[in-house]
Amino acid sequence: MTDSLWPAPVATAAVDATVTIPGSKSATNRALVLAALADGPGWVRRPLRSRDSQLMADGLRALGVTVEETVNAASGGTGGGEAWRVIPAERLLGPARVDVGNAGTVMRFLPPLAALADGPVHFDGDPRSHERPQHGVIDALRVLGARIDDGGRGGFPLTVHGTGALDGGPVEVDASSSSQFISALLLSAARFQHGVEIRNTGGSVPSLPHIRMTVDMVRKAGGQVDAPEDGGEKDVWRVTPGALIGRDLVVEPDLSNAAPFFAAALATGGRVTVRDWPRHTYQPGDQLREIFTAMGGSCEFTDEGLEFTGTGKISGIEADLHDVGELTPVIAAVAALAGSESHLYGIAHLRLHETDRLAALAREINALGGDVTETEDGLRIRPRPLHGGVFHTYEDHRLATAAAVLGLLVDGVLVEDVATTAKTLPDFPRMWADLLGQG
Ligand SMILES: O=C(O)C1=C[C@@H](OP(=O)(O)O)[C@@H](O)[C@H](O)C1
Ligand SMILES: C=C(OP(=O)(O)O)C(=O)O
Repeated sequence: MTDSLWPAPVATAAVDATVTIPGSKSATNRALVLAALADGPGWVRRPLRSRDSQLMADGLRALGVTVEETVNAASGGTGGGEAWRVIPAERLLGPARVDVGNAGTVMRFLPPLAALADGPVHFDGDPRSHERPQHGVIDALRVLGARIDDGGRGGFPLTVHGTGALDGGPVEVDASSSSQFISALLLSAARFQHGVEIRNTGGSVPSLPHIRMTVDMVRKAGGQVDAPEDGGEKDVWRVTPGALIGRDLVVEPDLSNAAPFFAAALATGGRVTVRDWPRHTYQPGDQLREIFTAMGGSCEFTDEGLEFTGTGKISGIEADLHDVGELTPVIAAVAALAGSESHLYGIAHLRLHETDRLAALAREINALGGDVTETEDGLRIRPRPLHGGVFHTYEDHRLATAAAVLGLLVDGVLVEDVATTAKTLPDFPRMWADLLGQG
């Protein structure tokens, strides 16, 4: 964290811009894991290059995987442009040390690979990684045959004592605090001797679109997966053991990171097009089309991408964000600028994200004169005239982008540590200045 304060630029006119959003964090980090487990080399094209994806690439390298960063990969297949070439290790190997930072995908997706490695793999990360739930991965891997030393903490730091193979089989997981527990096991399970049968024994699993993205990507890599949405048993996922293939994959833009840009169209009565918006996707950010339309905008697909138009009048919203929790900070900022009250619910698990997002959003919006109350599983947001002040970001990229949205209409918003956006969107301050014509 730094003490620096970034004056969020005020919009002096309605925005009118076309933006290119870098690749999806979730897709990039899944693609890297699947490529590392494949039986031959693969390409990850237009990858996100950010702290979270760098941590994933470095973690895989520590286990012996080659991840080559190229800027002109036209020789390897379609796509061209930026790409990562991934060459799986003959055998994943310890001893190794992996820094998980504060990346949920690295924290949850890499320990199963470490269980397949030959030798001990030590994991640690940012102080927040010690607080985020990890039990769903540790307990499950133990049941599936792994030896893990976590000093009784139930989390990081921990060492996975890989033996080169994992039995796999049936396992019960309480995934009510994070969908990433399920995704983590699904991604590696084709390489477990008996595959896996995961049964969620907790309450409703959040972020289901992210699990669907995992299922889709494992299948495209040649894995056989049974999932509840295909008529399977509710809360049960199965993966058959087998080989995965190295693919040539183009990563979609990160639709959740499109949220602040569309929010700018809504708030200023302007127009923003996000290039290359996929017509079909498993990203939760696709639900912005519906959510921001309900808040007063309108959108349409164009030849370039998805165009969002606002009127400058924002309606409050009553929304269950259980499936799309990572959109909450920006939606909360838009709601604070609306003409009527909002209630966001179904998002108790956000208390376990980069920071306690419900507490942080309430505290920081209220510090600018807002009227936000936390409920057991969400936020009630009553719009009030806001004033400038410091907006603390708690090393949470989405708190920083939410603050930038408020700053469009509120003079004097000073965003603490805007560099924290590097977790998934390193170029955010420049992109934001360009959007506002203040670059
Ligand atoms: O698998 C993924 O890529 C993600 C799953 C979600 O996690 P939770 O289920 O913990 O909310 C989401 O919030 C996170 O940003 C990314
Ligand atoms: C919850 C998030 O990240 P993570 O992958 O660290 O869980 C997020 O990006 O909003």
